[in-house]
Amino acid sequence: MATIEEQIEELEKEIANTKKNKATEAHIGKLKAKIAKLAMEKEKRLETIKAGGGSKGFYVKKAGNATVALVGFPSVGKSTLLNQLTGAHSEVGAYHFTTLDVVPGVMEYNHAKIQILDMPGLIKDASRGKGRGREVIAAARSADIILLVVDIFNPDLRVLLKELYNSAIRLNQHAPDVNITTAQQGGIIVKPTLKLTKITVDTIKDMVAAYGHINATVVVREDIDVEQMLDVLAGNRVYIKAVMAINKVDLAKPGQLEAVQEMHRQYKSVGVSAATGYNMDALKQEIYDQIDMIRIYLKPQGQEADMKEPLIVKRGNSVGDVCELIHRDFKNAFRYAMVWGKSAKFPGQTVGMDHIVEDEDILCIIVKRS
Ligand SMILES: Nc1nc2c(ncn2[C@@H]2O[C@H](COP(=O)(O)OP(=O)(O)OP(=O)(O)O)[C@@H](O)[C@H]2O)c(=O)[nH]1
Repeated sequence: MATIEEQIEELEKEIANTKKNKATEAHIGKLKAKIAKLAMEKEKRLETIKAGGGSKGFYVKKAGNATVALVGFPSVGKSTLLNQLTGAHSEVGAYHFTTLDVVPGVMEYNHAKIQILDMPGLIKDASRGKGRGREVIAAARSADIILLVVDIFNPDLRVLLKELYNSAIRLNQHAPDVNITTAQQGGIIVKPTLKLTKITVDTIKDMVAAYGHINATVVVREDIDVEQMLDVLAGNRVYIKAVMAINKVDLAKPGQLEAVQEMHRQYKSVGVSAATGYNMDALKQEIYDQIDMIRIYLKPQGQEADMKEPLIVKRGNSVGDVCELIHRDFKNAFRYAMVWGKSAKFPGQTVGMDHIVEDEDILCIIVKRS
């Protein structure tokens, strides 16, 4: 019996040997669905091994702050850029990343604290676990924004983008609007709610079957293609916004920046010089705009809320996340909080650390006296 790796290799060979055209698209989709299934099994097995024997420790995401991952080839200027973006505020402990060569820093902008992670240069085949690639990718997968850092003299990103894609990271895309519900009987039923132009109902059926489903209803509400159907089946894709920094413009010739921007026109890009600090504010603004931030007004107990300087947090953050942003010890001393605003059932509702805050909430956190 062939190992999972061998089976995957066999299928990949078959795909490589299949001419790609309209007629073979369905067949390739089916093969890819089989690979996705095997990859899922492999991943499960790895996790069992890790959980069982002295796990290497996983990347722990720091709650509260929004996180930006700097991703780019070696020597494009990521470390220099991190220093520019975070300035004097970059002195944060590396202890959250004990298993990683990831350097974190904090960028402060518009009252927001945004964590920036400098990844070691992403290399070819990182998605297959080469080098420290797996860990870098794990960190990138948990980021809110990926900042693609490009050297203006070396703007070809195809290898890197392919690595990200193979690592189940989808940039500037949304999850396809497709729902799979499994059942005990009835076979595979595909129900498109609109005309499909890039994939047929039969291909979807074949792919769902190849992935191992026997009875399932698939509701398709979007004009998806084969790759998107695969994303739905695999289920492990993360959808992350991407922004691009085109670096070293201090050395560029006239027109060069525009040419690189045109080459990468699907991304919002800012030409910068990490060496001189040129255009850092524009880049910070672009990053800020891409993160869905909300304002929280803090009210010290027995006093008026500070309506001038809100705390800026990520949408979806909890009271606990807010505590952590204020001060590391706040969470330990937490007793309860009172909240006014959109997230409160009534003004001054008492809530715990799990309560999710909303834009323009007023929050009063009650801590134990020391
Ligand atoms: N002219 C110019 N040089 C730059 C700029 N940014 C970075 N450099 C230089 O490019 C080289 C690489 O910069 P780093 O910041 O170390 O690059 P990195 O991407 O962190 O590299 P790795 O750590 O290998 O991934 C250094 O010699 C920098 O001084 C820039 O905007 N303009």
